[in-house]
Amino acid sequence: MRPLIGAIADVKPSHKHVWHRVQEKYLYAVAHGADAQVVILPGTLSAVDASQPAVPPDLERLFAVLDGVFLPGSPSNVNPAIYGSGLDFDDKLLDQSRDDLSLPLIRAAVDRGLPLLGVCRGFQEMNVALGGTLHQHVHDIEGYGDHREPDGDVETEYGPAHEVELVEGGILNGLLGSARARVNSLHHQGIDRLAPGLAVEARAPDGLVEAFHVEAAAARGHFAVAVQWHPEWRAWSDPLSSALFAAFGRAARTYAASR
Ligand SMILES: N[C@@H](CCC(=O)NCCCC(=O)O)C(=O)O
Repeated sequence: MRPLIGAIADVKPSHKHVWHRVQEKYLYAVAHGADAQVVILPGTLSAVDASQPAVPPDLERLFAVLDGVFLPGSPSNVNPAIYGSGLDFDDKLLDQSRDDLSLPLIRAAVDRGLPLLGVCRGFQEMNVALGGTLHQHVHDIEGYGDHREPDGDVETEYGPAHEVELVEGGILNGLLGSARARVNSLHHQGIDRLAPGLAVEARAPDGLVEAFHVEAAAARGHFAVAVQWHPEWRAWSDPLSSALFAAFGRAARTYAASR
């Protein structure tokens, strides 16, 4: 039976309503690349009337059924107050509902050995959840390049942008069997202080950390990996992307069998 993997949703107002949604390219990459049944996980749910109580996610109920958690990218940013910084971007880019779910879920998933894969915002969430911090505008930091997506159509935006150097002996290096990979780049923010207990898996040419794994998870043979780029984009056509989702699926299958 295919493992059940939850993909954390974004909150997005649209067409006069509030939606909790995940882009199909993420759902497809998990369903096809990890060979899993994917479900969308909404964060805190608010009523259309503020007089009604919000309903937070029930993590225990989620852990009773999930075999893995996928943390997709998003134009939204982790609330900088969580890592002790002031807000240095439009507050419309906050997503408190997603932060309410993702950050405690990440910590509890690591404690339980539940497989985790983070992408872009999900990569940043894992770093913050485990005690790290972010640069809010990497391109404004001396010594770092511009990691934002290029202007153009979606094929251009998600096309190869730079190389990453894979740490020798790392999980990604092992999956690809090579020291370098070309990846896309669609982010304003990036890792400032890497959280304790995270091991660098890849760096951009300017030195920015672009992937890590959770050391405690790896030590127990568990899977908790995150990348700043977008492996979900045409994952089937890229050796590292397809290997990464396949590894995530194997970990989720192993977790399911251990229940
Ligand atoms: N908002 C953060 C994270 C960037 C990110 O996840 N970009 C992807 C947005 C589109 C998509 O989901 O493919 C930042 O700007 O660093």
